Amino acid sequence: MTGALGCVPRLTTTNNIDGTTMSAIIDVQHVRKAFGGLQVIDDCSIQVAQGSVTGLIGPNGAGKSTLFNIIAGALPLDSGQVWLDGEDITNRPANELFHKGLLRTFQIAHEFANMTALENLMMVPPRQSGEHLFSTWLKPRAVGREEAEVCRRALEVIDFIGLHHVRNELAGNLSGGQKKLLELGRTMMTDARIVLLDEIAAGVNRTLLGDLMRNIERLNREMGYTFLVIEHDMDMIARLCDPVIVLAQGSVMMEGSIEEIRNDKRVIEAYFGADVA
Ligand SMILES: Nc1ncnc2c1ncn2[C@@H]1O[C@H](COP(=O)(O)OP(=O)(O)OP(=O)(O)O)[C@@H](O)[C@H]1O
Repeated sequence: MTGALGCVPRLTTTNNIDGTTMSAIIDVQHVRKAFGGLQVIDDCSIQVAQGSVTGLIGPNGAGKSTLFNIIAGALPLDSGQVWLDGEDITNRPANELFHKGLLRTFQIAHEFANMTALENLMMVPPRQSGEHLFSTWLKPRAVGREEAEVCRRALEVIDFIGLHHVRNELAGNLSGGQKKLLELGRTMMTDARIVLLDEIAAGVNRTLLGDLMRNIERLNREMGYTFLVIEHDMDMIARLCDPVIVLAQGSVMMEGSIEEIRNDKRVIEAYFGADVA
């Protein structure tokens, strides 16, 4: 039975390199999306294994960001299905997916420029009772406790991402790389299960990029985050991602380890040969 019925959970597994199977936290099935006459996503199916850092690469215009937008609920698809941990999330809105632990970061970090780095983190947790007027009146102590907890967590996160020294700076004054770290930190203020990272390395200097990669590895290993990563920086893909999915003209061209990808003739022609970023 399929998700056409809307409420039937789907059990999907994906093969590990060692031959064992692992459940897919994201399962994209036969997705199609056109803009006008341009078929941007064309019968595309991918699976992201729970606990993996999966790379999504491909030439400019291959459809990577469009696919991200569809998975994250920012763009409706024309046909096909998207599953999150066995639940049909096709065309569900981004805010609903956020509450289910599916988060997306953007190519351009979306900080609140006039708030400090710490306040930016404290803004994130959903459903704080202090945001509701009645809660503030009726349960002021509970609201105070909750705010203190959010502040404690934000301080832990800011330490984790190495921005303690700029915690009271306005976020708008942070460097591009620091803003990316802050964006990553914001995912830690929620109970994220899967994070979609969209070109997080773009414009980040090598030192901060090292920090970013270390943080992604720690979030993956220590906190069980799954990542799906769009990236043009091949060093970052090589260090972090296994497996790597290659998208070309809206469909999956191949999937494998970075070594397999680098040695595949079709990939070299379509990607490295044509449009290396
Ligand atoms: N809202 C839109 N309206 C019309 N065309 C669009 C829209 N969004 C994307 N496209 C087109 O879809 C194609 C795929 O774009 P997309 O941004 O998904 O590619 P990408 O693989 O992420 O590229 P890049 O690596 O350059 O960021 C492009 O030809 C783009 O012009």
